[in-house]
Amino acid sequence: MEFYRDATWVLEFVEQEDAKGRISGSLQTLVFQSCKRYKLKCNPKHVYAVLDSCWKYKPYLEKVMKKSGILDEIPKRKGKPMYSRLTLMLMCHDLLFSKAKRIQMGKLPIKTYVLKHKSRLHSELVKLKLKLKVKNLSELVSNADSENDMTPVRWIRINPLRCDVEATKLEIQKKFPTRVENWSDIVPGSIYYDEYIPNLFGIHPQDKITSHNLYKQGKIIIQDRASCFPAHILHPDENDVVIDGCAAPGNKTTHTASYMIKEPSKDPKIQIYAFEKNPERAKILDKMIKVAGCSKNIKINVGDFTKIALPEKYKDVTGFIVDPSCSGSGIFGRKFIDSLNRKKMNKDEADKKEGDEEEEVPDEQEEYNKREDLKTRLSKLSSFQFQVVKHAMSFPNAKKIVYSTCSIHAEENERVVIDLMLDSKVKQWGWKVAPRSKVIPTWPRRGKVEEFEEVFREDGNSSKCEELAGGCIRALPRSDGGIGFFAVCFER
Ligand SMILES: C[S@@+](CC[C@H](N)C(=O)[O-])C[C@H]1O[C@@H](n2cnc3c(N)ncnc32)[C@H](O)[C@@H]1O
Repeated sequence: MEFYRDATWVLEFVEQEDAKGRISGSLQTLVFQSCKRYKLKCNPKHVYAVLDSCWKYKPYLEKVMKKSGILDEIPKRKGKPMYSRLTLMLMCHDLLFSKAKRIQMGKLPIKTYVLKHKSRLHSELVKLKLKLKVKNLSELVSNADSENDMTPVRWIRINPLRCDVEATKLEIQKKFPTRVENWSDIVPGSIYYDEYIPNLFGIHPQDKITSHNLYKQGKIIIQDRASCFPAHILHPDENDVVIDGCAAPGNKTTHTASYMIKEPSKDPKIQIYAFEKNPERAKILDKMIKVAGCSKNIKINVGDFTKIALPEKYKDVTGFIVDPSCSGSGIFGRKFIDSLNRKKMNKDEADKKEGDEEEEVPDEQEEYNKREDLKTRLSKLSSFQFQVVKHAMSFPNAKKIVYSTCSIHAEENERVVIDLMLDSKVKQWGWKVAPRSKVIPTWPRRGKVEEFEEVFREDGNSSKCEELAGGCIRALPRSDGGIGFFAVCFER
């Protein structure tokens, strides 16, 4: 029962976030967050596995449960239903959709209650499948939502701050002896040596690397390939001092450190100032830099970077990583949640349309509202992103700033670059977009020229638009081997 009780709390939390109309973060993050918040004893991975499946089947489970009458006959105590709707849903899920097709608990009244409805539930499921013309409901949920929503490659980088790179390469080679020439050829057990980022490797997502000693000892770090671009583009050395303006959980911070710190134990001077507004996330950042072996060279500041990082206090800072909060539209998991949000219908409406095969298609007004909501959200995000980069640009001795997002929306990417390039202060400070030749030139997918053309075409200078777009990097989710990403470098 403990498992169902814990999973019910988490499901309740996920529903609440969903009801707010926007779920920030992936389902996995949400589940792990709430397991922590409620101090649950059950294994979060187990809770996630069940919830991931239950959430996918939720629209169908709700229909089957409603038709079976299981929600109408719940016994009451002092006028209140004795069993929670969500606990019943989790149990119905296990009974109808889990591999074992059984409720994993001892003989308790709630189990007896669900089993009393077993044949009704089954027959309603059969009717629903007939109505939807599928043999199995997995045909409706698998490909479009979940499989497309997983990274095609797990990227791992060697952390030179914790190991001898060549020795670690040999160990990796031992574990993954079959090398493939292209990341798209990766199968379980094989490995791809990345051509853009040094000491970065792609393995199959099914290959469990987190139980390997190399991972446990911080010798290798899991980090998406595109997310490694900013530190590589900035490419600071031991003479630089860097600010990471929005640092937690710290992947880019520790990657940046790996370019700057030669011998961490012998040279404990502060080389990176990491800012993080969220105190909880700052704790994770602290843990990450310790695991990565660079905590002595990084000073964490908890607070708003645009307010507490005063340019006159950081006269020695030469470079910036600016990776602010964004819509996260390029991240897996979130896409899945977004697709559910799109499909989500308000219950009354669903009830009204009961029996209608097209009921999951939102009407035009709803679509319009969603588009307007997204526009407002993107506009807020992009003005915040603009402010953060502009603040970084005000530091007197900064020479290079790498701005990045894991968004696929031009509003948060090229258009932030355009707004900065048009800003009088930014012009006065002398900032320009660095050319393609300095920004991983061999990476084929660059910024969107049409975004720059909308603003700069009137200057009669189409090559300027090509140059600006060429200075930007884009990565598409999945088809470029990982998350959707954007990066640009400003220099002076
Ligand atoms: C996209 S995440 C950064 C990810 C990180 N760069 C990495 O690679 O691991 C953005 C972070 O910026 C933090 N943040 C948002 N606004 C901030 C601000 N004004 N000052 C400092 N940190 C901020 C958020 O709390 C969040 O942790």
